[in-house]
Amino acid sequence: MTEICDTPGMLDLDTARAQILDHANAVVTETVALAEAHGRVLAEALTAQFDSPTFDTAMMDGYAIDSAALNSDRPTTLPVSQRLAAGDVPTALGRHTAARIFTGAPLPPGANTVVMQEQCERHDNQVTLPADVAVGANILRRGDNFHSGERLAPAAERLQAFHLGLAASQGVQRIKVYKRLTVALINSGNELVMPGHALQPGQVYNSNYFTLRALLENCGCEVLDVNILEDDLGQSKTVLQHAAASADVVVTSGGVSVGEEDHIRAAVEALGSVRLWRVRIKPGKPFAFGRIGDAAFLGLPGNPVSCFVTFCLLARPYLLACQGMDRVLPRRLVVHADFNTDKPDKRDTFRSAVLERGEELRVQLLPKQNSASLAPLLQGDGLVHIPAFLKVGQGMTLDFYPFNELM
Ligand SMILES: Nc1nc2c(c(=O)[nH]1)N[C@H]1C(S)=C(S)[C@@H](COP(=O)(O)OP(=O)(O)OC[C@H]3O[C@@H](n4cnc5c(N)ncnc54)[C@H](O)[C@@H]3O)O[C@H]1N2
Ligand code: MOO
Repeated sequence: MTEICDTPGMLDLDTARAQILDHANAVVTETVALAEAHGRVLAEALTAQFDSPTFDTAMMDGYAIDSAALNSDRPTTLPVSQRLAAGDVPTALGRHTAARIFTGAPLPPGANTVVMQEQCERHDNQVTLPADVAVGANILRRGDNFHSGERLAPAAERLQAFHLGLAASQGVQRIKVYKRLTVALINSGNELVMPGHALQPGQVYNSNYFTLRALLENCGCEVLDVNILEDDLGQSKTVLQHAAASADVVVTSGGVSVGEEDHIRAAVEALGSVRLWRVRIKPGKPFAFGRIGDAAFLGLPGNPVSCFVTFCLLARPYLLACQGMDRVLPRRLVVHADFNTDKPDKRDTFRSAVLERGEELRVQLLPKQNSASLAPLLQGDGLVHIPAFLKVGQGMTLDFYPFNELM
């Protein structure tokens, strides 16, 4: 008897992902307030409008001086001729005087050095400065950070806290970003109930809803709930059609395998097309990708770990690419196995593992892993990739994807 993973035409992960990404395009942009832009993807490069800093700036609290006024072999006492706090406008430094200055204040013309107050002695209106002062110390010169016209961030980058701060430091108030994707999230299965209801025999809680909602939000999507779908072809068609009309992408979990109660694929075929079904990975084999009307369709397996893994490896890169990002694949670490496997698998396998940082990076597999239990994910640092047909031995080199690269 032929197992599904022996089926000719079942794609490997890289091929499946490349095919899916071929269908991803982000075109719609909008301009939003900077304060609303966290997590959005830049639609055009961020370019400096002016030099940073815009003026020579004191980097320490102390005294601004012209180093030529100091004795080279013994301390020098100078009168204090002005006081400059951040926000003040300086006047030219009087010859053979010092200016009291605070961090962030503009340097007075004529000064070339700031001496930290810890190295100075103040008596009334005079200050005694040491002999060994490094000329130019404790000053950030105009343009030292970057110059007007320099590129600060390329387009297609996701805006993080530091992008926002940098943009604001250049006076940016509104910023051009790609539109967020709206995603209709549907969980399929007669056995599913939402937390808050008592479980009847045979029922399970709809955990995928919460996992997927969080994962979708993490990659910047706006989630429209459609909720639980019964295992029924007619209802599946109605709900999927409605979902596709109201969202850019329809994400489902469950009902994509081969059983008679798995109606999602048949419903998508009836309403649009399934472009890809089944990927040679474990867990997550029955993943499906297609279209319903103008909406993309991502069909994830129902088993909670299969659902998580296929989201991270297949759905997420597509959703990020559709929102304008160009680096959408998770970065990997090359690690050494601190475990053995009993026998090779026909599928590329992804398992939760603990990263051990010693002289070399090693990973240890967590016990009791299957497609249904999320518990080992909680204890792991990421997913280790065990290539198909490989029996792993101690010390073998493998790829490891930290969770922060996957979600
Ligand atoms: N004869 C075969 N049977 C199965 C195959 C196969 O190739 N031949 N593939 C297996 C694999 S691999 C997977 S993965 C599962 C996936 O099947 P479905 O995507 O159709 O998922 P369901 O059958 O609906 O559910 C599977 C499992 O997951 C639980 N589940 C579903 N949705 C949720 C949810 N929202 N929250 C929590 N748990 C959920 C469900 O109760 C089932 O236990 O198919 C294998 N079968
Ligand atoms: O691919 Mo299924 O996800 O092995 O259990």
